[in-house]
Amino acid sequence: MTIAHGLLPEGLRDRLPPQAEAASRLLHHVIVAINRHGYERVSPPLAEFEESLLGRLKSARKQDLLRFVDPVSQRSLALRPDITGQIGRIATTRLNHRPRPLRLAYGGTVMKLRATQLRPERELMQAGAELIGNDSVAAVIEILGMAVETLKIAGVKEISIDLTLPDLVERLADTTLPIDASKKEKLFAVLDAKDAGGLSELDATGYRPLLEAAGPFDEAIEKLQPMAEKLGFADRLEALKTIRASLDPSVHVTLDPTERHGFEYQTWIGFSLFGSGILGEIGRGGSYTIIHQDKREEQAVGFSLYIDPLVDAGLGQKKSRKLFLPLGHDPEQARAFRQEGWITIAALDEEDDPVRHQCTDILTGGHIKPL
Ligand SMILES: N[C@@H](Cc1c[nH]c[nH+]1)C(=O)O
Repeated sequence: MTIAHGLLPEGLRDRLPPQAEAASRLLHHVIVAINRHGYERVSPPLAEFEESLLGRLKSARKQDLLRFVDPVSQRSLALRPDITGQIGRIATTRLNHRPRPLRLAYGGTVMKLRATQLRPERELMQAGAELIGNDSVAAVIEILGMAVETLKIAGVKEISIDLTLPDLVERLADTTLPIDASKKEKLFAVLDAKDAGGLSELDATGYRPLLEAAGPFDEAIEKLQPMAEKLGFADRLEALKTIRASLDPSVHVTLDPTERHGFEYQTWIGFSLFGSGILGEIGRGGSYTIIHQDKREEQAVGFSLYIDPLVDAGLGQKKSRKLFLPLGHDPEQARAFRQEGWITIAALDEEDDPVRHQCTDILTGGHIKPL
């Protein structure tokens, strides 16, 4: 079968002007903003041994990887679906000797095996920060505050955060709200589907207040408080309240205590980030556990921002003035203009004209003249 000229595999696309430029500008702004908080950049490779991509985080899943056999090493390699796991690997190997907390920043493309309904692309650009060696409330406040600050710098207006407690259901199922081991997976599925009826069938109506509480932050906390005190997770609600109070009051916060989708490795706290007028999530993060080679566990917290939805919303674009340089212009003078920030288009022949190149200005007699 021949492949139509220019066709790309499902979920892959070319970024064209002006979006390609906007994407690299946004990535740069995001990394610089993260850097200013003392997070040092690392750049892991696009592909690595399949087992090292899976090995460092709890619950990283093989079925989420785009894998292939490397003809050179004959080993199974995979394209990274997420950079956080690679940061975990770096933290436990090459940077294992560095004092904690370790603050690392990253940015690059990731490859998902499957697209989602909201995001049909499989190749996405991710940029983020990981704080390794600490998952305290103070660490979460630093990470979430940075995520909000960075999104504002990227031009996002009206930021919303959806907080979640990814391991709460599991913790309750193992302790104060016990459920038969054989029913556990079913319970997770029913809660993931927000199926209150399913809870009755499972004889697990004790979990219903968790579903009913989901919504705006203050109301959700109020609804959860009695249950939290009775079932021993009031400490979690206190932590959430402190985190909420640290956030810019203009940020809209909701709480969905059972949401686990997309939080496969996050532990006590997770969050999704949204921006008004932007389709889908623009970032996600939370606390998680990194496993060392000697099986020792280390706590961490971080966030990843997704650059593509920001680009699609028109962010990162900059209107530049474009200067047409006719034949015979002075190259030294042109270089000086570029240093000042001008974009120049040099004529290639007598017929070349500034309109064809959408120039805003022209150089005549050594002077810039607006068109
Ligand atoms: N990398 C995760 C988010 C995250 C970063 N650090 C912890 N969690 C994601 O994109 O879903």
